[in-house]
Amino acid sequence: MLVLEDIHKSYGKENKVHALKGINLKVEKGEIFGVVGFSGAGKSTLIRCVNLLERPTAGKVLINGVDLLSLQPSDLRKQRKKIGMIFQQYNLLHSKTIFRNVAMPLILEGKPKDEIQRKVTQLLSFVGLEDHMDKYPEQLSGGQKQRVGIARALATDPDILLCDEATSALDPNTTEAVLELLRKVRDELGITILMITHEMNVIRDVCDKVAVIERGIIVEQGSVIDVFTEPKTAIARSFVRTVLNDTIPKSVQKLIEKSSQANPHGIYRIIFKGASTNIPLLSNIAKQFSIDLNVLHGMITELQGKPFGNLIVELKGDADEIHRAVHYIQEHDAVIKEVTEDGF
Ligand SMILES: Nc1ncnc2c1ncn2[C@@H]1O[C@H](COP(=O)(O)OP(=O)(O)OP(=O)(O)O)[C@@H](O)[C@H]1O
Repeated sequence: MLVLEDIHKSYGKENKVHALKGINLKVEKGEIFGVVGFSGAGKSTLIRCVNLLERPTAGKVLINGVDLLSLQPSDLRKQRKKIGMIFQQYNLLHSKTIFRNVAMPLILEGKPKDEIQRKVTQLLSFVGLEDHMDKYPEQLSGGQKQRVGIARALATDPDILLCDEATSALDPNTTEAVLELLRKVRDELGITILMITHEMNVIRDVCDKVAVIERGIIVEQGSVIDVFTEPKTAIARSFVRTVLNDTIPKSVQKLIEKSSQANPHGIYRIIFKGASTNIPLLSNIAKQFSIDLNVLHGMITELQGKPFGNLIVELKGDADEIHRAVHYIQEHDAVIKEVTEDGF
């Protein structure tokens, strides 16, 4: 388990640039945890503080209960082997073959040749590059280079893998393939992954939990399903909107304004997630309660491989009946709330 406790980091003369202002995070074993934020929010600083590429100005970096900041250099070296890292620009050695790039951490550790041969062959097979081991980085595509980066990061059998904008230089198809490989790293090797990204689609596709960072502060965190379903801050909402565009079109907005003047409690946003996606909730409420139901707008997509729906509906009828229908929906693991003026 990785825990960051009240991490601060300042840069510059007299520590004027306060890049991290008290970060608290807990990443459970075997989970993929994403930190998302705009440029300059402090993401790179945060991930580099985990393996002490940047030394925090204050706070604790606890790995399985051991505070890295309290260790002597030799113990710190041992602990850092348990933390692998991959980078946006891959950071491969261009004059070395793929085999040697992956072997490098083992060569530096002084491992025997036959062990290196066995381990590197196994790692290249794990990332699907066994046929490319004699090539040089420039002969590979971006996605393949990142696979080499992942294989190299796995060479020391880490418990934790840090991913610094690992897919930001890749096209969407290649991104998906690399994210699939990271899922395999989690599922087959049980490795804990902490990733930073400015792309919410990466969070949606691969993360179990997410934290949103703004100006050096974590402003919101939770399970991906919860943050996508009910973002609490404006910045989380704007990130969610980059991948789940639930903005209500102007024509529907006008309809809503007109209708809510006539019937102030009639327009609702219903978000289907989890168990609610398996139940015909709308058809059930239309049958069970004396209300009319009109779907005004909506979209159904996928979140973590499960259906995820976001609908704007008008419920017409007696206020008590509407209240009971709303209650019925809430009881079935869906979120329902009246649409406010900003569309939420
Ligand atoms: N070595 C440094 N010296 C001085 N200031 C720095 C240094 N590294 C980062 N900063 C400052 O710290 C703040 C956070 O930067 P950081 O690179 O961590 O953000 P980021 O979210 O990773 O941004 P990006 O996505 O653009 O890389 C910024 O104000 C940046 O200018």
